[in-house]
Amino acid sequence: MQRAAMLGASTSYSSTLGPSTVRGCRNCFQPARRRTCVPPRASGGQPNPQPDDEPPKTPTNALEATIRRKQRELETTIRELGMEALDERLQSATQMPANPPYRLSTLIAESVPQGRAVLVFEVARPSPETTSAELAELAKAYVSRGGAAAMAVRTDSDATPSGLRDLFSVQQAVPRVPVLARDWLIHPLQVCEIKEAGAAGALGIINQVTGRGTGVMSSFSAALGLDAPVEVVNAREVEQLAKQGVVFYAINVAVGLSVAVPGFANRIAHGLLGELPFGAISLVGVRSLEEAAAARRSGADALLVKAELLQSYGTDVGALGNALQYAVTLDD
Ligand SMILES: O=C(O)c1ccccc1NCC(=O)[C@H](O)[C@H](O)COP(=O)(O)O
Repeated sequence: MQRAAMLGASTSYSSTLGPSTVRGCRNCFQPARRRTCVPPRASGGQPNPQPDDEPPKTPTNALEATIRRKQRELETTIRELGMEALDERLQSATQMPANPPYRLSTLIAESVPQGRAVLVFEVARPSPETTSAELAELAKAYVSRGGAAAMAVRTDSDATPSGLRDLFSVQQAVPRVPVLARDWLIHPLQVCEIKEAGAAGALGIINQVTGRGTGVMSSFSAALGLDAPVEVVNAREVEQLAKQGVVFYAINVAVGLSVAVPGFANRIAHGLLGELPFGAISLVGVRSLEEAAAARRSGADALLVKAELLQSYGTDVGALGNALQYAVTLDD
């Protein structure tokens, strides 16, 4: 069966998987001739065009540097695996989709009619010495005392030396809670690995990074049974993705905002939430109680409570939970 047909994807999936994948586009692994991706955004959230036939330039910002690093890591993995084994792995993953008993999208569907937002806590290592087991204990406290309904665990090598083991430990510690991986997702193999580690979903498909490959990444994640919101930065992206059937959107208010005007990030999130198509669901990242309250007032269905907000409460998880509940409860 053709993979594109199997995935129901609008972009040919084989172009992402073809033999020249590793030598192709630096941004998305597609062969250069058939490149459809938008290069990583520069500061300000704008794509940063760079023809394929030019030698790599020094990355201009942190995001570009991260994406280049992820590409190098993936190149190594794919080279070791071989194209045939890669193809087989991707195919078998779609034949055995995950069926997590607890899903973020289900929680959202249940909570929205009751006027509640789903709180997704980012479980991050407070220090580089933190172990997977300690992270699992933190996750338990976030659920029992902090009011977390779902979790996101960073799996990028820059954030943890344990990678997917952190995700697995957290998932085992809170088995009735959807646990999502948070990473930079540029290739379907990463989605496979996340699924195999027991995740209920994945955060990190960023339309400014994957460009026209976004539809494939989104539909492939859905085919594997994972909730994987697509991060968007403007109304045009929403319009294009909606046409491709994307229904779950992520908004990171920290992206490309060099303007230090109070409330500016909140207004961006508010505007974008207003652009989402009817029936779509949303997850907005928040770094403060004020951002959480504003996102909720703007209609966010779920909030990614980021590590910086969680860690600002130290070990007082109960106080954090109360403050968050107060912030996201809408007055009639
Ligand atoms: O980071 C968010 O606010 C966010 C919100 C909702 C879904 C996904 C989100 N992040 C996923 C990403 O991959 C981020 O864009 C990326 O890690 C950059 O995050 P940051 O460095 O915190 O701006």
